[in-house]
Amino acid sequence: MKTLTQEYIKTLLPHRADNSHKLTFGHVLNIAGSINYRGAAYLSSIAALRVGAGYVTLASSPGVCQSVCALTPNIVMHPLLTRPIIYAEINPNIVESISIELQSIDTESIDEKAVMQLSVQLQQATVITVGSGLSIAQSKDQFNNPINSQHGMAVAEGNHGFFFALLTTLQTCTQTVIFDADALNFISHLLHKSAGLHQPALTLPNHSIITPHPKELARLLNIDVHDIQADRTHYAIIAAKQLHSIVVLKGKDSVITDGEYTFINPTGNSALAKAGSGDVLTGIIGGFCAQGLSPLNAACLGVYLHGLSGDLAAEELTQYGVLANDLIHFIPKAIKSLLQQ
Ligand SMILES: NC(=O)C1=CN([C@@H]2O[C@H](COP(=O)(O)OP(=O)(O)OC[C@H]3O[C@@H](n4cnc5c(N)ncnc54)[C@H](O)[C@@H]3O)[C@@H](O)[C@H]2O)[C@@H](O)CC1
Ligand SMILES: Nc1ncnc2c1ncn2[C@@H]1O[C@H](COP(=O)(O)OP(=O)(O)O)[C@@H](O)[C@H]1O
Repeated sequence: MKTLTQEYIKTLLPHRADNSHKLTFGHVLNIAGSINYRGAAYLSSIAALRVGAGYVTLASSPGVCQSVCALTPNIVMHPLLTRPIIYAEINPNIVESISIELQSIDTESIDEKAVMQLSVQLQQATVITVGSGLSIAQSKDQFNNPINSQHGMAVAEGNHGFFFALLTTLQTCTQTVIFDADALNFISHLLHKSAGLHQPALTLPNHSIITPHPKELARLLNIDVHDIQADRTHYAIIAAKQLHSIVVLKGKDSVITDGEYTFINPTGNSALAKAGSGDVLTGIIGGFCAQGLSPLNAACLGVYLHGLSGDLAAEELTQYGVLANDLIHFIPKAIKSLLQQ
């Protein structure tokens, strides 16, 4: 187990070729955001560009794409097909016979068929990031008590159906896939459901990175969050071995491990304990993968630089006043300070 140092981290910064064009620096396909978490889609997408990725496509519901587009012209939008929720309403004015009227609400839930809309993007992308703010239409803890179940899976609610179809498609993909936030909660649900039902064990794509906070890791391993916090390195290594992926266990002194090599990050401070800073981290790691770094190196450089951005932001704005959005502006300053060392 090693603590990351500035000298080591500096060697990981990807080279910027003079004779280059946007795709030299990779294409991030970011599948993120939902009706309540539009900011997560913005933060994760823009952070990837800020660390040097050449091209970022945001795939999300049309409403999320529209909101993000209003905030920045720098991200390419790929609006996905949504599925209205159809419900029946009984008309109480007609008493002789029951009159049922079908109504529909657009919750901006992504249709599972949207995975087909993504097939070209999934092939073209250098790296795929999934899950920042890609919410489900019910609380996470209801995942363990689905209202309906079929073949052991929750019947598609919110983005469930889309997540499942996407995960199935991603199984064969050769690029690095970074799973964050609600993608992790969905994976936890599948892991624990399939264990009880003697279904084939869930596998993640070959080159995966997962970025859980302690509660998300607790859900993945099906243990208490206090156990995780009592031995963070141990549980990060267990998860890396079980899921055959790079694990970034977030929080103070983030742990980065592939199950064999383990690193502890010394940068960052309480300014990062602010909604949305994890979404920024996912974008940063995605942006470095896009530029050709191995998943482990991208995770180490990304976590260190994210913390350093928070340290520089706090020097100017105090640990109280930093917003996740401010981190985006401090990323170039953090890169500059690495280059000057
Ligand atoms: N502006 C936006 O659109 C934002 C969207 N977000 C999205 O919101 C969704 C829900 O994410 P949440 O993380 O809020 O929900 P979760 O329910 O996954 O996590 C919150 C729970 O985790 C625990 N927890 C988190 N960090 C911890 C730590 N370091 N140590 C111990 N316990 C810890 C908290 O106590 C809390 O009980 C995600 O999809 C996320 O991407 C958030 O990132 C906030 C900002
Ligand atoms: N006190 C702290 N010291 C250092 N880093 C922190 C601290 N609090 C939070 N962080 C970092 O901020 C990020 C928070 O991510 P996360 O918990 O997913 O939040 P959100 O979902 O709101 O974006 C992680 O990278 C975590 O390591």
